[in-house]
Amino acid sequence: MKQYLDRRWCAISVVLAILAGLSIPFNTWSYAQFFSLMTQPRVNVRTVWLTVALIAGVTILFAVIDYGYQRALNRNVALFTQHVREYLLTSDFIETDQSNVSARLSYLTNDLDMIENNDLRQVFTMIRAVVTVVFTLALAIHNNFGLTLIFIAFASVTPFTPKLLARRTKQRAQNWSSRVGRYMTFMSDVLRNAATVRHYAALGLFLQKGRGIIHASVTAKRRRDNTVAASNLVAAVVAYVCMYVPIGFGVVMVIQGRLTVASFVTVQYASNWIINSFLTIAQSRSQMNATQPMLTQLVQFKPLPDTSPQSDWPAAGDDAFATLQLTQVVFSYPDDPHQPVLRGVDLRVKRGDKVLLTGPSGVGKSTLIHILMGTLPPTSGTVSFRSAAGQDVQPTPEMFGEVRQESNIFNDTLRFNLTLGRSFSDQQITSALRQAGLLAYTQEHGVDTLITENGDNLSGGERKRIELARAFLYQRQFLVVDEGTASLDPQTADEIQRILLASPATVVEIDHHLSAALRRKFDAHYELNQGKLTLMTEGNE
Ligand SMILES: Nc1ncnc2c1ncn2[C@@H]1O[C@H](COP(=O)(O)OP(=O)(O)OP(=O)(O)O)[C@@H](O)[C@H]1O
Repeated sequence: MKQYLDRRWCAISVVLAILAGLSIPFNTWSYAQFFSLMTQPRVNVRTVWLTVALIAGVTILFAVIDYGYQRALNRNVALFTQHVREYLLTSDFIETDQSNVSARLSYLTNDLDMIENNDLRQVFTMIRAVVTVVFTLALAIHNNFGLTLIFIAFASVTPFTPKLLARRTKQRAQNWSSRVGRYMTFMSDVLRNAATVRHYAALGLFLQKGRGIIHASVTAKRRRDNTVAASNLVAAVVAYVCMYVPIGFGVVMVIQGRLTVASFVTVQYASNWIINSFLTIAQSRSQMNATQPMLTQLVQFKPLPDTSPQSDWPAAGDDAFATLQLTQVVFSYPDDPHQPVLRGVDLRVKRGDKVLLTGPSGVGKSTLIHILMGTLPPTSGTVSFRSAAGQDVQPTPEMFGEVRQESNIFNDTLRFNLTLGRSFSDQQITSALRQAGLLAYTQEHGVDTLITENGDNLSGGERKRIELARAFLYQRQFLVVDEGTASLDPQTADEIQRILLASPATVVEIDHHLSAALRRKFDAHYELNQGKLTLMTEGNE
């Protein structure tokens, strides 16, 4: 967590938490001063007002410190939030499947919020409470050690009294809730079937039945309320006993001359604060413990490489791959290790090839695509990309462009959707738009037209064309198309397919809906079945 914190603001918050923690000991000491003045035989009025002014002044100063402490804490939380969110944006937190998106969004709101409030803030709350305990306790002990012990012993009983009758209260509440549930079921029956009850002249019978149910729920509520009242009574009796018994000890000590009134007031006042601060520390600790799983999750998100906005991207150059070779690739998912999805797949794809992959649903086509992109490692066998010079080329995400059934469109301008914020010349953009068949659209709307969320103001075909134009602009060497045109009407799907086939990129495509004419335009068509690839046709027209 340290890496998300701002050291300077943390240090400022710690200092201010320590200073703010001194306000209660000072407050306690002030009360003692007033009682001390009252019980002194001869005090002049000027001294009283001077003391009042001094104490009021310091109290205001503490209020200002408290304000500063809150502001510093808010600043700390804001910086932490900024840093964590920036980090998550560039970590594998963003690499999740569609089904997990709402869970991730909920992590960004609820879980991070818990970390901010129940962990980060609590650290400083604890520092402040510890300072309060140490100084208030020292002050109380300095006044009278024995009486301090008596007060603290009694005061510590009070917070636990609600627990005495908690079990009984809970049982009564559960009983009431189950009786209410029974009454609701009964009433819902009556309301839904009122006509039937009337047709069969059964209202009187229902009243008989309902009387018992209503009585049971009303009685259960009465009993619950009585138990709450009894619990409050016990708590009040314990609280009064715990308050007055130590006061009794104090009064006796004052009468016997073993203690001044001022010391008595100090000890009494201080002990309440000590117990309160102990409770604050315990509460903060339990809140911090509850946040532990969210913090553990935060630590598990690993940074993604290459997140610098200035970094270049590998365009198809000399180091571009010339061949992709899969040799005897076997793959099983970890939760089903004895049922390999791929059982020895061999595949060779040359740069610029257009390869079509078909096969029954669930046979492993998408899995194979993940393996060749390097996002899933094969269980055995090899996947190698080689350059024209025969050198190994390490596949990186920047080598690939993906086109799936759902389009990846951003809520920004058309220009941003193509460039993703990187600078390209107008000429490069126009060329990519032309290649993807988007020139007419751009001439009508302009390159800075706003695309709404999920590309809702575009047709399915336009969304696909934008994805393709993006891939062309970035000169992706390898396009992976997984049912990319499945949701389009046949004519639009056909147009998109022709753009893909005409592109210089290597294309590996999964599609079931292609016409025989289009299928023949691919360099190779493989069928995946029972974990093996079979070459169906080779060589395009
Ligand atoms: N993450 C996963 N964990 C475990 N099993 C998986 C996982 N993803 C897919 N599978 C299983 O692996 C098999 C192949 O799935 P895959 O998605 O690769 O098939 P597909 O041929 O692309 O299917 P479709 O044509 O229906 O999209 C299926 O039986 C599927 O249930």
